[in-house]
Amino acid sequence: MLVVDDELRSQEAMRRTLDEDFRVLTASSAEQALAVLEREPVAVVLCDQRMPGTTGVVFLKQVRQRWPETVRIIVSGYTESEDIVAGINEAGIYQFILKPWAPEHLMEAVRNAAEAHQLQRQTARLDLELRTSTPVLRQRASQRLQQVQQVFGFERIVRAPGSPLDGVCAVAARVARYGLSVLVLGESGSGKELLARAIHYASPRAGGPFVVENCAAIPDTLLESELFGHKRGAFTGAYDDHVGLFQRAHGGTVLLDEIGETSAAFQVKLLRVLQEGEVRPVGAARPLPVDVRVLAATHRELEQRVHEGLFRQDLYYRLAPVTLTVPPLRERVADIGPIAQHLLQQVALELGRPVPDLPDATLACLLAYPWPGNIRELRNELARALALHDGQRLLPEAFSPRVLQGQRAGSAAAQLAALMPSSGTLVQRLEVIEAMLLRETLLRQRWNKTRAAQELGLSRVGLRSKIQRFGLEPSP
Ligand SMILES: Nc1ncnc2c1ncn2[C@@H]1O[C@H](COP(=O)(O)OP(=O)(O)OP(=O)(O)O)[C@@H](O)[C@H]1O
Repeated sequence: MLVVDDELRSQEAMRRTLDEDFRVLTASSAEQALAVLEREPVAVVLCDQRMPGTTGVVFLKQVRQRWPETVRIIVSGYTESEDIVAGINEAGIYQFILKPWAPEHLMEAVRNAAEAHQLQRQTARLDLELRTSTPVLRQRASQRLQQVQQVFGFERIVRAPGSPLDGVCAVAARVARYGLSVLVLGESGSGKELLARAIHYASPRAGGPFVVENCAAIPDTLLESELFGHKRGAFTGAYDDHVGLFQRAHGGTVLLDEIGETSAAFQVKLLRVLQEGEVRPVGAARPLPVDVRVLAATHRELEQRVHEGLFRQDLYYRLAPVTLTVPPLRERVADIGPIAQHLLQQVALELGRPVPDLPDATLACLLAYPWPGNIRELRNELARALALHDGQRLLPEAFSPRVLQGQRAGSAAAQLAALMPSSGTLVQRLEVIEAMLLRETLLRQRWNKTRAAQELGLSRVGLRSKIQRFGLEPSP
């Protein structure tokens, strides 16, 4: 990774964050950065938009011309849409990250960019080999394709034997070979993109590109230009013709992530593209035919949004001939062990550390936590634990308080189920359950009555009277 920023504090903050997983080089000016690029191979360059004497876009344009495979990211405190459009058009930037950034977001964006870089190189090599005419080379290319298919295939979706994901993967593998659209539902971080990628690589389109667009990340007009392209002069800042993602994915698959967040106006345009199999770049006189398979993903209940009038029903039916739901991690507790082992190996490799043991006590702690951020959260926790603690055994203390406290809450919830009253009238039994729920919430909120009342939808006075009625008090 190469971080380019003339503001040293900001440069250092990025370096420190990325240092956890990557080898990071730094530069304070465009000249210094070009000198680094001359001598070192760089997968991803992150640069500030405002730099003395130049701009991030101008610098990244040079990078694009000379090192087209290097993935380009702008990190900026300014959000002028012209800068963003210029960044996309002229410098082909992969992502805009806004300052101030959250470390986990920065890390994730860079991880994705690194993966995109690797894929780009593989695809470029494959393309070249497939275009060459000797049978030996073509055979080698097809073997390489098989390897890529294995790397990104359903085997990569780690799970325990008998996991609910088996069924999901089986259906996905069946529908992969047809050109059907597939809608993937599931909470954030649960593995929707991983599943979509596996569908692409198990499909006859595997030799073509797989591109992902996060529809929630950019404003509507830019989304249209990003997906369908635009003609020079179509709007302020459109200095050049821009080839949209749909065209770039010709022969392959587009994953529209966070489709539930798109506006009504954009939904109309997308529907037209899907119905007609052609895209009209913004400002273009004529549409262009495209051959892509569209997969969509969302953490929303999309059908519910259709009922609420927030998502077009006709588009929903187009996108969802097949719907697959990736269950949250807490509903497939048996997967936590194998996934944690797998991620631990990955993270250890990235950090250049030996893979530590995961003792039973630590595993029990991971099993008891509900993982609201799913596998992404699990990965971050493991990375953090590994980075902050040495030693051959990863002990429970290595995890953040959130996980450890959540774990107590988790076991309290399990106790709750075990203690369910089995006799008495309905009112009496409900009272016992109510008392247990109150106690569990208060414990988890460390007897902070304001927060507990808020969580339970009670007033503070209401909560206090219930505490009195049930004789609840903190244990010594
Ligand atoms: N079963 C799994 N085995 C191994 N790694 C997994 C698994 N599921 C998810 N991951 C990893 O967890 C991270 C999050 O997964 P992914 O990006 O596919 O989730 P998502 O549901 O698409 O998230 P979002 O809705 O936020 O886009 C990725 O690094 C992915 O490789």
